[in-house]
Amino acid sequence: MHSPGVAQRLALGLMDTFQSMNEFQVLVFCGTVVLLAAWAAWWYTKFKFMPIQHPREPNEMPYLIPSKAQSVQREYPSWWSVANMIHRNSVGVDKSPFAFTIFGTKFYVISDPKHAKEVDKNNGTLSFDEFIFDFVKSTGVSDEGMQACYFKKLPEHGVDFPNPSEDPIGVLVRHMHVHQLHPGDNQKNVEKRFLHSFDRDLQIDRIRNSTVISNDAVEISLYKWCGDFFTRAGEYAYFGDTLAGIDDKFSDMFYIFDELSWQITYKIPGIFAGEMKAAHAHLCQSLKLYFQTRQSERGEQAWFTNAAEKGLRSVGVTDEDIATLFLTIYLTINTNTRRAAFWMLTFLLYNPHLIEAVLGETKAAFDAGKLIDPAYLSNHELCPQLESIWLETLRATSTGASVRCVNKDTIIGGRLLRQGNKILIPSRLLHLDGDAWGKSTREFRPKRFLSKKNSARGGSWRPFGGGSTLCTGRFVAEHMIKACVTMILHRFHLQIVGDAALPMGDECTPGLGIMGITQDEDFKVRITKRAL
Ligand code: HEM
Repeated sequence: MHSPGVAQRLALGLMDTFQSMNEFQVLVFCGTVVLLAAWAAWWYTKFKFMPIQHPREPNEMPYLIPSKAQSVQREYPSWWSVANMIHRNSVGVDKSPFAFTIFGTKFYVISDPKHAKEVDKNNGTLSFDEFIFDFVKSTGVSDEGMQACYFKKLPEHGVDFPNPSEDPIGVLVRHMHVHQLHPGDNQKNVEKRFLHSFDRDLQIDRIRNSTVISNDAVEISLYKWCGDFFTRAGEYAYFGDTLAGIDDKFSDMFYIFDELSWQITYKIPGIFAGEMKAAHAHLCQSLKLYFQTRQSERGEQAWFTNAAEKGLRSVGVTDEDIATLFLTIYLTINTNTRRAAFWMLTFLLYNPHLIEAVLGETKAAFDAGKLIDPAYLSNHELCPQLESIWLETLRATSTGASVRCVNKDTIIGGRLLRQGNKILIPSRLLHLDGDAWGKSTREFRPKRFLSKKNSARGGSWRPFGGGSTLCTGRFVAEHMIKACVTMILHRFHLQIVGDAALPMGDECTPGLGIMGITQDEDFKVRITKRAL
């Protein structure tokens, strides 16, 4: 006689267990077995069988729970986490579009720059408007305001701005902003106003919320300082001094709001988003007072602010809704610049030899700490180090993404993307791709751009998005960030307080472009006036 095999022993064990169970326990046991079998059948069909049946569709990243009912929020996935989990910095991996489903919505992820270009060019079957509409609504614009902004056609000559397609005012405001930032006199005017504000605020005795060390030195958190002077510059450029006159805490409240504004995107219920909601309400109230101030009593403001307000009023949008809409615009102008300036200064502080290089090559643009030739800084031939530091800073710290809705079945990267799903192009996937950037893609190495100048122009560098939603403020951003960083270097000596390590970026909190830092990564700098 031979001893029983594994299967036999398992069966005997099971029979023993069954015999010792009461009726209820048997019921629970059988129920669990049926559920597990059903789950295994679902999982196998979805992730093994379906891909064989539909080979043209992108492979789906397996997930565990087969429910479409987990709609805590429906539209946006935690793609930050997903992108970081699967980021492809190894060389030569397959970059076909792939899919994942989160909270019942299927997203196709694009990680090949060639495929990103296909998406950018497609304005026929892919669209973005749904996302803007959804975001604006989440900020609290009333139903009447949404109707007036996005569903009411505006006659061609309804406002003092070309509108041949009779677009609603919400769409036209976007075009007006493009017009304001388009290279030329309008853009130069905005930049002049930014520079005026930097010139005013970048003085030792005007560094707000700092600890005074002596007449010539203060200490402050670098992250908060960049947030302060850059936000105030953006505010001055668009609203003049009037908004700060109405509410001198506006930029401070904006900082609180901006750090938490991802809660709007994620539709976090009000009871868990109290601080963000309170800051939002405060800012909207101050903006409302601004728009209730008569035009003649406001100081100089940007052309766009005036034109957009007039357009919105012409279709009956209320003061409350104008204020709420302008807070989103204020966010777009200010959220990324303050962070990019912080990162650029941080990388310079942790690589002091680069400070010397930048000071040397930008000397001719300054006279006794005053920026006399801003255009000089953007001349790549004259300032190659500055250019490479700028490009590498954005590569290393960008966590934005372009998003599109698939309105009709569409082929991208040879794969069939189905109508009703969404597309994501996370810049982080492209920026950490070893095929494009070589080794150590997580490290700050501006030399990449010195030795391979064209990298920035290839599709693998995408901090400003692309296609129809390409950032319209990208030139202003480049010029102004280079200007304030070099102005700081020419005016001050910066020293890290203590032995703080290079801060880690916050890759998990969703953002609109450049990553922030978590609170415990913040560090202080001592700022001392340079002898001129
Ligand atoms: C380093 C600074 C900046 C970064 C990294 C940045 C990044 C971005 C990104 C990723 C988008 C979305 C692109 C997409 O969906 O494909 C965007 C859109 C936009 N940005 Fe920027 N941005 C910056 C600075 C600015 C500035 C200074 C302004 C204005 C003065 C501005 C105005 C806009 C506008 C108006 C849009 C919306 C474009 C549209 O859909 O009509 N940005 N930006």
